[in-house]
Amino acid sequence: MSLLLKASNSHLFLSSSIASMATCSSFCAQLPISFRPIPISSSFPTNQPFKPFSAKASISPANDDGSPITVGFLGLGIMGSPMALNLIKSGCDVTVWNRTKSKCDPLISMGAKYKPSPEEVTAACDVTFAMLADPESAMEVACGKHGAVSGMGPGKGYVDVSTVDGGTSKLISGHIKASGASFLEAPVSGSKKPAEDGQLIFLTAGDKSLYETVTPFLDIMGKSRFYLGEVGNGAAMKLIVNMIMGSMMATFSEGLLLSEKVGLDPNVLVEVVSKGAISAPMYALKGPSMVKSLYPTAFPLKHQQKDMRLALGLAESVSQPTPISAAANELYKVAKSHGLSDSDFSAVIEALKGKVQS
Ligand SMILES: NC(=O)C1=CN([C@@H]2O[C@H](COP(=O)(O)OP(=O)(O)OC[C@H]3O[C@@H](n4cnc5c(N)ncnc54)[C@H](OP(=O)(O)O)[C@@H]3O)[C@@H](O)[C@H]2O)C=CC1
Ligand SMILES: O=CCCC(=O)O
Repeated sequence: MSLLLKASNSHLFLSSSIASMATCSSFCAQLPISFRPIPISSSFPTNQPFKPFSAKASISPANDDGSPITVGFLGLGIMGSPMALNLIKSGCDVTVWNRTKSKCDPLISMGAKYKPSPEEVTAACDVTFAMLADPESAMEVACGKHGAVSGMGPGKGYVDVSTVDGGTSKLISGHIKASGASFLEAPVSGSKKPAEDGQLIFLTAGDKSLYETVTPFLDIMGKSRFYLGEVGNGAAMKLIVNMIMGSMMATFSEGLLLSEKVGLDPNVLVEVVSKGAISAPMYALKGPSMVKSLYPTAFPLKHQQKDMRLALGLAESVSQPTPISAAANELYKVAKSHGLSDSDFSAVIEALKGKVQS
């Protein structure tokens, strides 16, 4: 299953950004002229209304024989649904499965095919992406009864984009590769909105040839990608990023509450922070709703606590002290115990208040 990119007029979309064109251009510059995607013509009206779920590349990834690479997608939660939808909107041949079948319906109505088990998805598709909650569900869907492994075989690829620990990823990789198929871990940085906008960051590791094969799909769903070598490195990078993020959110929460207690307007604190060296998009994005005690879920708090727990396990495995993250993890555990698991992770601020709201 090597990759050919075919210019496809029927799948010609406006690119969402110059940056995504640049990514596509550098990849496609290596291709024979006849297979290069058609560049966006300057004759397109520049005031064309822009749709967030835009396909970014006018390409249709294909097998050696010219047939399209068929794509499976397992797990249609907050992240999986918009990621799969972007593939569908780009003209990819997508087959979906989700434990709760009703979440497949909107994608089926957009043109996705459906199979009733992970096994049947992987049997039907050349490459299959999995976006599952945690290590347990990633293992279950890959290696359980009628799991993905049962439908895998030589020439196929499995790309696990869930956030799990390196040990789980290596276990899944071992089972997939024993079937003769290839494996790539590719957890993502970026939340619900970047998933909708095709702006995720992929942290990949595993079979390099599979990485190269799925590059066009990663570029539809994301804005950048890193290839980090052996399986486990992508998982470790993702956990470290989220460990930092979880600690940042915890101390930001302390700052918001402290500012209010000493008579300052926390909204002004958000603005001050946004102007200086510690500015981060996360603070500007989440701060105003945190001040109003609103936590619309983009990244569920239960997943942030899972990532803190897994990151602390990683640190433990190499005897790296992480006292700040360990303290932050305790706060997420308190927030969970107050029934905030399914709220956005910014609800961790509630764990610092005398009276918890849910
Ligand atoms: N939300 C975010 O901002 C981000 C999340 N992530 C990571 O991506 C992954 C998915 O996150 P997100 O989409 O937010 O999570 P959701 O909780 O919205 O979705 C979880 C998915 O896992 C499925 N699932 C859970 N348990 C099982 C099981 N035992 N068997 C089969 N399927 C199961 C759910 O199926 P069902 O619908 O049936 O419940 C659902 O499809 C997580 O690892 C998370 O840490 C990474 C980056 C950002
Ligand atoms: O794993 C979730 C990451 C959320 C984000 O990067 O904004």
